[in-house]
Amino acid sequence: MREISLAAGHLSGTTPTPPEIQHHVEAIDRAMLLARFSAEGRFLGANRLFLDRFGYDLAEIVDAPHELVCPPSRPEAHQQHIELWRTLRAGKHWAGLVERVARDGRSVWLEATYAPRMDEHGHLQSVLAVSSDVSLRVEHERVQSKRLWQSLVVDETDSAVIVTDGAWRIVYVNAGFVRMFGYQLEEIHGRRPIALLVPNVKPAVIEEALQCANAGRPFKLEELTWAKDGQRFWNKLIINPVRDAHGTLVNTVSVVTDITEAKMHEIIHHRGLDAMAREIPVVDLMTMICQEVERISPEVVASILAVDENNTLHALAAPSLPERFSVALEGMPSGPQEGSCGTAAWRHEEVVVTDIEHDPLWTRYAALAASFGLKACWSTPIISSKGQVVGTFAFYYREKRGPDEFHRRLVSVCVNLCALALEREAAREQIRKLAFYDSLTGLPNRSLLLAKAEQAIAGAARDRTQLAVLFIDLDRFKQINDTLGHTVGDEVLRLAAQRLSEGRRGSDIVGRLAGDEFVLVLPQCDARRVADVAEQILQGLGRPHRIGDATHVISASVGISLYPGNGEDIETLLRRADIAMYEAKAGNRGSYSFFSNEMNLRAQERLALENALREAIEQQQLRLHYQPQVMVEDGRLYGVEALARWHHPVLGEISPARFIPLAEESGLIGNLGLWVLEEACRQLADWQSRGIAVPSVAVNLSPTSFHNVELPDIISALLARYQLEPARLMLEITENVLIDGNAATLDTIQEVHALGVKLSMDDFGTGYSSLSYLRRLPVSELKLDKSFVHDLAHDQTAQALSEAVIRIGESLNLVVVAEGVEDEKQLKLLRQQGFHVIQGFYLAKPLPAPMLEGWLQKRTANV
Ligand SMILES: Nc1nc2c(ncn2[C@@H]2O[C@@H]3COP(=O)(O)O[C@H]4[C@@H](O)[C@H](n5cnc6c(=O)[nH]c(N)nc65)O[C@@H]4COP(=O)(O)O[C@H]3[C@H]2O)c(=O)[nH]1
Repeated sequence: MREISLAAGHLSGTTPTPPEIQHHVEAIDRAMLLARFSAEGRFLGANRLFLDRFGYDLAEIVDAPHELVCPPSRPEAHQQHIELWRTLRAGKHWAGLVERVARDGRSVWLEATYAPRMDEHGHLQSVLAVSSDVSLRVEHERVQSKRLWQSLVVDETDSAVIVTDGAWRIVYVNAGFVRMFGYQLEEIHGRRPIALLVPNVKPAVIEEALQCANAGRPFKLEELTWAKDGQRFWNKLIINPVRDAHGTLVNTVSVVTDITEAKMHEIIHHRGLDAMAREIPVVDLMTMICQEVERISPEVVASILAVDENNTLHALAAPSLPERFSVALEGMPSGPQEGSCGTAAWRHEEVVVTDIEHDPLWTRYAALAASFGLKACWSTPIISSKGQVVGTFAFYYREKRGPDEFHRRLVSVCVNLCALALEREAAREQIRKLAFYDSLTGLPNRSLLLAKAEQAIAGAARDRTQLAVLFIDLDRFKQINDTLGHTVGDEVLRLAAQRLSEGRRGSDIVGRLAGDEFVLVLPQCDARRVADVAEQILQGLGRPHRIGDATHVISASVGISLYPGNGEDIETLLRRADIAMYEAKAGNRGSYSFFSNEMNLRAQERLALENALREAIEQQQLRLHYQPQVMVEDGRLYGVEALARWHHPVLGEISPARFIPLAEESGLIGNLGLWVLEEACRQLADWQSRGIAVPSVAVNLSPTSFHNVELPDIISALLARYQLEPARLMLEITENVLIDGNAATLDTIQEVHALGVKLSMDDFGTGYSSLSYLRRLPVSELKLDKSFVHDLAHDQTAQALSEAVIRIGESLNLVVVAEGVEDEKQLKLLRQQGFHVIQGFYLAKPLPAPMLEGWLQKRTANV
């Protein structure tokens, strides 16, 4: 037979085979799979064992390609096949594990050795393959490794796996189960898992699980489960039934996953966030969190405290703590030994006190806690996203103990929510404050002040009581701000706010209206009492206070109006208190005034006049009159002074002594000054063009005009436009330009002077008349005030003063002009004293330009 002869044929040659070798060959033939291939890789024959294993007859296999038994389309097998034949053609043996395929598609694993037979030219003649079938071993190894993977998966997973028999009794648990619940298999073998792990489960749930299992459906359950040591977890159980071919339940495989965190989030966060979205008050939200925590963990008493910016603790929520306990701890400071909460806030970390009675942190509060049966307290700081402690979250216990893992997880979920809620509340509070409180002083702003005052007035109307409104304006605050800077200004305002708030009754309202204006509303207050309060306020503000290196004394003017006498609504009362304040300021600064009807009238007139003046300036209804100034020596015209005139269509002529201060107070003076400058320049240019010899024009500029840093540019443009020499313009200034304290004023004056414009010191002798002022200002002229000239003839002191002024002028090389000269006598005295220039009714009143021209003509003709 061809297959039998295979081995013998292969091994037989020309020499006969010795019997012992024949014996070996036969043994190999019985034990091994043998096959022979042509050089082209086609079967030449195979032994019985080979044919049996692969399910072929010899006739089927002979001449078939080697690929007949190779696995189809497997890249690695294909590669191995190519390697095999390349090795054999090279005359080398090939040995290794190969997968082959039987006729029925089964895999046959062979440990094979392919031996090449070469001809005398070294070409491959045939190949003998000797193999042993190792399919069983390979399969075994495969199963083994699969088991290994499976057990790794089952044991290393975080989930617990429980396998029961058909009667729901535990037969297997994985390592995850042991880790999660702490039971070893031996302890619980045969127990029912749900009863073991979920002791409080409702019978209906068990019933449903049974029904599902019998129907072959998985059953899902989310429950609080108990571990061996009493720890709780929220777990998700998925029970998968395993049934036999008849549908009988043979096993259940349950996978248990810890969802504690997710569940806590679900219960607490969802409810908390929902509550926040509904904008429920923070106290209600915190109470809800405490109640939810206590529902989940009935053995704890939860408490949430807020920590304010002064590190003081305030009760927010503690629904199960006795109220007297919370009240007693209200306002507790954070500190190194302030119970669990105060210390946690202080340390920025949790504080566990397992025995309140003996713990030194609780020394001050232990007796109090004991009286309410509280034995232990664990407090966790609630830390904002900016790292500040904004609250504490505490668990009190009625036994000596600390938190367990479940408590920790519960708190870690809660503190995040609390931090979010408290931060949100703080942000809302901040917004509320910004909207209703003055950020500098912390006092109610105008809106809140008015709202509160309206309420107070409604109360006064109901109770038929009086109410007082005090309008307080700090004196010279602008000056403080300008000279000492805004930091000092702010400090003064804060200080004023503090002093105004001192000693106020609970129902009194203190607010900041704007700038340096404060308002006090005093319910149940009559004229006598309000006068006392006004005195107190002025005294309180007047107490010296150090700011930086200097001591400051604040003075204020106070106006008072009374409800219902002076008005029945807050707007009227405020307006009238403002009028009264204005009167106080106009009189003696640092005093108070009650509103009166005359004041009201005056204020209304003033307002009407102010509006009319605004209109007059806008519509250029003002006029300039010019008063000549003449050289004493030879009577030549020295210059003219431009003086503003206002003729009101109804009120008639209004004196500059009235409208100039009004323009100053109402902020109109800037525009008025610019108009006067322009008009004076225009007029001078006009005279110049008509050959009328007016050497110079003097213009009065109030100190406020020098606050305008563009003044030098404006003047320079005017001089250019009207083609005037700068020296023909004289600006009359007063010493107040230096007293007003604006830092930029002096620079502006210097710049104007640098243009070549001249400066005159007006009203000299009436103010400080300080020589140091004179030195600081680049003036070329002094004007002796007319009050001295007026008294010159009959008052020695006036004479001495005018003498002094002329001497000062001489020593500083300044022209000295005497104003208000009304008669010959005065002129004579002034001439004797050496005055250079005189101005006054004696020569001419201030005149409109055409009349001045007439006066000049007449004078020239007379001369
Ligand atoms: N009793 C008396 N008075 C005489 C005599 N000679 C002149 N006067 C008056 O004395 C004032 C001189 O002006 P002033 O001291 O600068 O005092 C001025 C000046 O401070 C201010 N003023 C006038 N026009 C302007 C202006 O355009 N701008 C500014 N800022 N202030 C002005 O108003 C003040 C009053 O101006 P007026 O009423 O025009 O009063 C003028 C003038 O009419 C006299 O012999 N006897």
